[in-house]
Amino acid sequence: MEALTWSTVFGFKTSQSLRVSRLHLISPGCTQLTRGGYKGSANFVTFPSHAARSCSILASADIPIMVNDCSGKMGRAVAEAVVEAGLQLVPFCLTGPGLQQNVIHVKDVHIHVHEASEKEVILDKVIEMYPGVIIADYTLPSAVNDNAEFYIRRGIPFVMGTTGGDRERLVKSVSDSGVYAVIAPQMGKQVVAFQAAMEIMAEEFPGAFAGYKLKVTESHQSSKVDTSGTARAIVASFNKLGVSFEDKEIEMVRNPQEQISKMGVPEEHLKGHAFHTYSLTSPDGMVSFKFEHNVCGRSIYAQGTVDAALFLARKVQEKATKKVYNMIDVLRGGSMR
Ligand SMILES: NC(=O)C1=CN([C@@H]2O[C@H](COP(=O)(O)OP(=O)(O)OC[C@H]3O[C@@H](n4cnc5c(N)ncnc54)[C@H](O)[C@@H]3O)[C@@H](O)[C@H]2O)C=CC1
Ligand SMILES: O=C(O)C1=N[C@H](C(=O)O)C[C@H](O)C1
Repeated sequence: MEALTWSTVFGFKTSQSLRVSRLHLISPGCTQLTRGGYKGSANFVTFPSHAARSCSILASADIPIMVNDCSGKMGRAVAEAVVEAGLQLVPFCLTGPGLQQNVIHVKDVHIHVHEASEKEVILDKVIEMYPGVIIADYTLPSAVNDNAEFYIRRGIPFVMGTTGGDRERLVKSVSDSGVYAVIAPQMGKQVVAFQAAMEIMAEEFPGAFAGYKLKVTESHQSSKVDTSGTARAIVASFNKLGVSFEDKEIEMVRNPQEQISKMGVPEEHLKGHAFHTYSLTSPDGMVSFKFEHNVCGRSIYAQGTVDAALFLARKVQEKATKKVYNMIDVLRGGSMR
């Protein structure tokens, strides 16, 4: 077998595919990461669409974003959002077993795809080539803990969008390590706001729904292997509100016919949707509540992931004491478009 050298691993010389786009850090005195388009690589950029909050953004550092796995559905959406935002997409990614394509194209970036078995050599080279890299992980529940612990060993800040795995172990390993991370099962701004509202309600009015009966139904594309991480997070708030309900009671709908007839999923979104319904009924059956959040496509998660990566970059730059964040922190920090 050919020895792995930098150029054979990646199939090209290091100068190739280095994009010009740069991520911009906040200049002193600018309180928010102002959004509205990151296109361009000028040293100072202002954002007219956010005139009230606009500020000069100093192109003082490069913050490359590596997306694992760009060949997965969510990874691809995030990679596209990274490029659309004018940020630097690292042209390498890690994938699971059974590599389909060595190179995939995301807009004008050619991404070299490598199996996770090569992760050590690939990531070391990425760190060398892209100092300050931030990883966005959208892989599989079975990979969550190993991936997080691997990023931690390499000291790389990361956004963990992948759901499932051992969540307690995940948070503990990051907290113990001192590596910066955003961990969240849900990146869509409005859904995160709903999640925050539920947490606030639970905090303010614990037990308010004591005795109520809860039914939770979630529908996702049939390839989704785990129960909705978002539904689990919302259930945790219902528990604090006094509702007795276990995650295993969440009804998962993965059958396309049922998704159309029972959940009302548009046929064209069978391969990418997340419909959630939470129904509450009072003990005497006289009062009922229903909460729904139905998302078609993946763009809100992809945009939220870019927001999370930028938020993380800022925390790293500020050397923030707090290291582990969720998307409610990102939303509260005013960092979501
Ligand atoms: N936080 C959020 O807002 C959202 C989270 N998700 C989560 O993202 C995850 C991925 O979802 P999809 O993209 O739909 O799945 P997918 O099945 O399309 O993609 C997963 C990819 O991960 C790869 N993979 C498996 N093991 C790996 C490893 N050890 N290293 C690198 N790559 C590996 C697979 O080869 C596959 O290409 C799921 O956990 C899903 O729930 C999805 C949407 C939004
Ligand atoms: O797999 C998905 O698609 C999604 N996964 C996340 C979850 O499990 O909550 C977020 C959203 O539901 C889409």
